[in-house]
Amino acid sequence: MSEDKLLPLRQQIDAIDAEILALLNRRAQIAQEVGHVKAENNAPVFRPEREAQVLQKVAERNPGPLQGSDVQTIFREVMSACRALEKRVTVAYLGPAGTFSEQAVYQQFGHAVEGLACVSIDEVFRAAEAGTADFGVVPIENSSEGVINRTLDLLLQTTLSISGEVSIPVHHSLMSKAGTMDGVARICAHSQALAQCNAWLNQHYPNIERQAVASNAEAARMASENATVAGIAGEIAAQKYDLQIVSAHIQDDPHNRTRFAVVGRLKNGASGKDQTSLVLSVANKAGAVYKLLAPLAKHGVSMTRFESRPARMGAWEYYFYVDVEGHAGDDKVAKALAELQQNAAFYKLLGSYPRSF
Ligand SMILES: O=C(O)C(=O)C[C@]1(C(=O)O)C=C[C@@H](O)C=C1
Repeated sequence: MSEDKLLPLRQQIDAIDAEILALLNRRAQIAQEVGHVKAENNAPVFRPEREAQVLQKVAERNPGPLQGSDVQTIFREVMSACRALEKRVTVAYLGPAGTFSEQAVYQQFGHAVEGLACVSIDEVFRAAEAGTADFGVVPIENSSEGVINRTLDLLLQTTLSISGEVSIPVHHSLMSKAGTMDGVARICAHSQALAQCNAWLNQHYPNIERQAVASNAEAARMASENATVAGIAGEIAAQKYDLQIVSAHIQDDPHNRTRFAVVGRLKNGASGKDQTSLVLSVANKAGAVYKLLAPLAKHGVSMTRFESRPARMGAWEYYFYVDVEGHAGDDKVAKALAELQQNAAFYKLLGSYPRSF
């Protein structure tokens, strides 16, 4: 390979980088001005509906050869850095650092945020309610293992609203200090991860004891301190705790994903591509659920999710967690929800937020 051929191309890249840098800083200056206007009006800095629109637009306008999703990743970080000039938002998540929850924080907010690792889902809600954090990110559902009951229960009680959702692929790896299973007597992971890798573990290591621990990152930390322990976690945890991968992608479902909700005190405006989450309940009578949901069909509002959860201690049998397409302020959604509320014994609007893409 001749360096002579590379030199002029690299000079072109240097010149383009200088232009990109100047443009990025011009953008950042305008964001700072936006920040001043917001500060004067006491308006929220993080505006998920606006960020969703920006990301949507860059993907639509993208002429290539860069991939739309890669361009979105770049612009998410650009907005994150611009936003941090206005205010660095603090986001609570289920820690410790290195978990998929932390990854979900970065996917929603970019990296120019202050992460606040919490020991439980309850604490994430508390931090956002008390204002210690501006937002919280909590796991809501896994594609293999189903809903996270504690999150659903806390959504019922909280004063916070959902202002975003993030879905991330969850790929588990088996890791140890030496990168082999020689001398390993125990495999540790969060109970969800053990369940998601159950068939693989039965096939490959049926005789090694399994232990559920508080988080996958905790399992990785234990493995880093004890050569007889192997952990199951994401690859980020292997880097963080200086472990070697024994086997990658060991989850039974190759399409395994976890959906997270972003919760906060913010009530989002409409982005044009939104989803609204509700919790409902009806008296336990024949046809009651059918009647409850009839206003959605009547006003042409699509239901995208319907989840039921026993009410426990309540006066009703079940709570229904329902997602519908559109923003609660959209005309037809507003009409459907008003009628639906009249049919419901319990009604709580959890929030409207941009649909994840
Ligand atoms: O448009 C705004 O409200 C901004 O503050 C600018 C900006 C951006 O960088 O584009 C930054 C933060 C907001 O969450 C949304 C967008």
